[in-house]
Amino acid sequence: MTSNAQQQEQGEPIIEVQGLRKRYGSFTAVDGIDFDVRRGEIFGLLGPNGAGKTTTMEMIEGLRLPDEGRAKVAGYDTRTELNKVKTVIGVQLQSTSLFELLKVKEITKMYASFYEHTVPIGPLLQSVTLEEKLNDRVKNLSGGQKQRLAIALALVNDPQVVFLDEPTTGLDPQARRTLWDIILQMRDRGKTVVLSTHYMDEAQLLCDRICLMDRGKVIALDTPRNLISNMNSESAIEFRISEELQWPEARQQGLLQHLHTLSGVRIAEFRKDTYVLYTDDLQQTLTEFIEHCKAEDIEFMDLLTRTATLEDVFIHMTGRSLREE
Ligand SMILES: Nc1ncnc2c1ncn2[C@@H]1O[C@H](COP(=O)(O)OP(=O)(O)OP(=O)(O)O)[C@@H](O)[C@H]1O
Repeated sequence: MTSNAQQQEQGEPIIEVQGLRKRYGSFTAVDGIDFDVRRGEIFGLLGPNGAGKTTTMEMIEGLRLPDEGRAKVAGYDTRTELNKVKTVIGVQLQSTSLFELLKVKEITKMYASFYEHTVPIGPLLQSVTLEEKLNDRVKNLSGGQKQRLAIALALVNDPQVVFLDEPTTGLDPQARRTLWDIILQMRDRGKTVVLSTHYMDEAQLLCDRICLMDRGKVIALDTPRNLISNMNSESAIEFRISEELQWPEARQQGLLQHLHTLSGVRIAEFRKDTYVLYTDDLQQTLTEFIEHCKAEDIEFMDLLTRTATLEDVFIHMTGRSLREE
């Protein structure tokens, strides 16, 4: 094949977003964002519900008109060259909007008929492991199979960039893993994937770079590894205090203040009923913590240590969890 995608270098920007803004009445859903997506990467938009991920994707796809700013895909402006944009992108539909009565083969052929250039249907359905479902009606497919069909339909025109909006929401763990494999294979075949999700494990596992969004703004953009290491505290320690409820607030505050002074500790917080410490020196912090508890006769429980996650990065930056509304 000699498509544009292959002639151009991997790693160069294939999507350029500049100053994109979208308002609904007096509410600003996307608040002047800038970023580039590189050719051949899996690029994640990660943020809680309402962060503006879908609005951002739809402005790039040309489905929603921005109030300000612009987006270009493969050099084509989504406002002025939408027809060209449509030839280079594939958009995963919500699986609920598929035609339920059609057979898998029929719906795929129908979508293919919308385009001049398409890929052969057999290998396409095989790539999303639906080759045995060719003659099944859409309504008889499982949730995961419908999502995979929606992905196949997004790939029917052999696009350079594929947009997946929360592709694994509502799927069971096995179906999510199958879909993750398919998404990784898409990148192996040279596609650029733009993916929105509010699952940090999904973003961490799949994405080459992640754009962390909150309340319509980009709050960080980097590789998952750099996002975490930029916190300067790659390990987290969590514990609870058994007689916590009987503690006067001053004692709780005193402990929190002391935790801040332990070697290596960057952040010390009290969340709900759990103390959370982030440290860049796990061993030293733990040793000093246990010594302190012994000296002060503090009985801790449920102590655990873990590697910091993107969820921790988000909480650190916003004070809120990714899962909160
Ligand atoms: N057509 C609309 N009219 C008014 N408000 C809207 C409209 N579409 C989206 N919004 C609001 O804009 C904000 C961003 O929505 P958007 O769907 O882009 O967020 P999201 O990050 O994709 O969240 P989700 O994961 O819930 O889909 C939300 O507060 C939403 O209620």
